[in-house]
Amino acid sequence: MALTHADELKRLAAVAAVAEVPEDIFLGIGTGSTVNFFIDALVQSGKRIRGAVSSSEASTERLRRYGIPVLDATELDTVPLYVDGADEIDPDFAMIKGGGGALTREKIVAAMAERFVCICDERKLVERLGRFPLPLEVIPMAERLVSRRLRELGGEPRRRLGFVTDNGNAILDVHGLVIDDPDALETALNDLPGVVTNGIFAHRRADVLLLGTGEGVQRRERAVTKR
Ligand SMILES: O=C[C@H](O)[C@H](O)[C@H](O)COP(=O)(O)O
Repeated sequence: MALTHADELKRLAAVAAVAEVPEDIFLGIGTGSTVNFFIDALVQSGKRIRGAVSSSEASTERLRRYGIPVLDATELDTVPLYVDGADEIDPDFAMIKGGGGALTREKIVAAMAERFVCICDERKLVERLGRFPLPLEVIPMAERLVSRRLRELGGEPRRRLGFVTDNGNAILDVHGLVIDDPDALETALNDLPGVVTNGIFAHRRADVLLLGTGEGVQRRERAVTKR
């Protein structure tokens, strides 16, 4: 199947990320189409890793198909590196993630990682987060309560129909939230009873951004260390 322009830029960023991976490590692996390109590129490169900690059943399946050992996150304290995509990333490397519904496990593996490399196509880089509807993983019995609280915060939550997360929960995609302070909103949303995870990644930001553009891959490092 022919790749779209956006796919081609995702693939460029994914291929560039292989150079960031030291040999013989346990590697944290994200989820999504950009990460799929990365897994394929890693295998094609012949670079050897000891194993992966995966953020979704989908990535686990792809890794195992290639014969890469997948460890449970409970088997390790940390991983040296986590590679994942994003739905949006701002100039300070705060992100919205969870378009594929894998946000909870992604946040866990990202938090275990000493270094987070984000791979994206250039459309994902935004001045301010929030055009992409913010995903929240919610325990089903809390859906109504959480929805009400989200409306009070100015958002318009929509249940992702026909979708159940790998953890057996629902996803609310929240439209219209103003995200002036990603750190504060991440904390506030975590505080709502029944919210398992929200898709703002501000407490644990990316450290390196590999951005696929029409002119090639831009590599950027986050200037200031935040949390
Ligand atoms: O839940 C999914 C993840 O957060 C993905 O990293 C994100 O949605 C980006 O996906 P893609 O690489 O397919 O654009």
